[in-house]
Amino acid sequence: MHMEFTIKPIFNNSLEAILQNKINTKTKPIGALGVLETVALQIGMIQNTDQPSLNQSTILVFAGDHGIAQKREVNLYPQEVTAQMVYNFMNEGAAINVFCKQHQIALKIVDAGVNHDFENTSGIIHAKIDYGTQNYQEKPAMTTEQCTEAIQKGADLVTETFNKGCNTIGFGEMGIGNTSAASLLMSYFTKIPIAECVGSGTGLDTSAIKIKQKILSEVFQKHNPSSPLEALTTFGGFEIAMITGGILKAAELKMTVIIDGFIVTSALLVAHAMHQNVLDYCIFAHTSEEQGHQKMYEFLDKKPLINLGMRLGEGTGVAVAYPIIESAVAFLNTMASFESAGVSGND
Ligand SMILES: Cc1cc2ncn([C@H]3O[C@H](COP(=O)(O)O)[C@@H](O)[C@H]3O)c2cc1C
Ligand SMILES: O=C(O)c1cccnc1
Repeated sequence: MHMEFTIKPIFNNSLEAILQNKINTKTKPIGALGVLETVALQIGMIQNTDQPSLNQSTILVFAGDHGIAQKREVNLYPQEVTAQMVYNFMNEGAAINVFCKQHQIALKIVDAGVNHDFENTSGIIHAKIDYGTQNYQEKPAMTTEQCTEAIQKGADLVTETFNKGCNTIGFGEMGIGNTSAASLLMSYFTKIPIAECVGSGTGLDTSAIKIKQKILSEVFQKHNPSSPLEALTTFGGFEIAMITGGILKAAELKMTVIIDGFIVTSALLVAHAMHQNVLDYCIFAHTSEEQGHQKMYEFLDKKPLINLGMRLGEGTGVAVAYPIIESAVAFLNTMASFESAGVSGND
């Protein structure tokens, strides 16, 4: 059974007018803060206030392994790197640790389904569904029960974070082979041919990309999922399913959701197919270099904040773009108005 989320569209004409007026009367030409103005308005609308704040901003990084990655035909790095990177996260050595520390973002690491036992390891959230997914070259990646359990666990972890006072959340992932899962989901939801959804991931060269395209085209043809949940069950990873549930719950709780790169956006495509209103709660951090991410944005009709040519995942796009979102909230709350500063307007 697929769990239910109630996600309300954001619609409040009178608050929108108040926020727009507050933005327009700041000491600057109308519209001069560009996208910062859009972000400030959106966060005000999400939080239903003209004085929004970013509280206990958190990035949840979900790690999971992918059955197909064991064969190392679609991924450059071996599957063991997923578990090794989880230890690196816990030792605060990864890129996401550095950027979260820099911007004072809380970071939590979740074992969604890594092919390694972390049972006696502290500092990690244990939510393992299984030791990696099945290889979708042979059968669906998960059972329906595993997929709904993963969605539920992702949702529960967001609820826990919310209950501790967090109102702004980003998602990250670690899972060798997960650009393949993301490409399959992308093709399913956008209807863009699978070959156009496949890219280099961690750095495959042109001939290796051709092999990845061929393999994933065969996988795509083998299965015929008939619902968003079935597509996630068939192609997904446990980390992607948890992120899907996490995004849906965060929107239900009226949190601001910051979307990362290619893989997190593939989880959003699933969430969006289930509940279109989820987009009202999302801010898009960056454009990944992974070929296909740009086309995901075209499909969703959304524009990300930055493009630094990054292609890492882990939630690093969220962490790096975060100060821009802080600037948006800061100008809305603390910048002087024409009236308060005694500056002449254009009337
Ligand atoms: C050392 C290392 C650190 C990473 N951190 C994120 N990823 C990223 O690369 C993986 C997806 O690419 P593919 O589908 O080509 O395997 C994911 O784990 C993603 O988070 C990493 C990859 C590596 C090798
Ligand atoms: O954009 C991403 O999330 C991404 C791209 C390449 C490899 N890993 C992650």
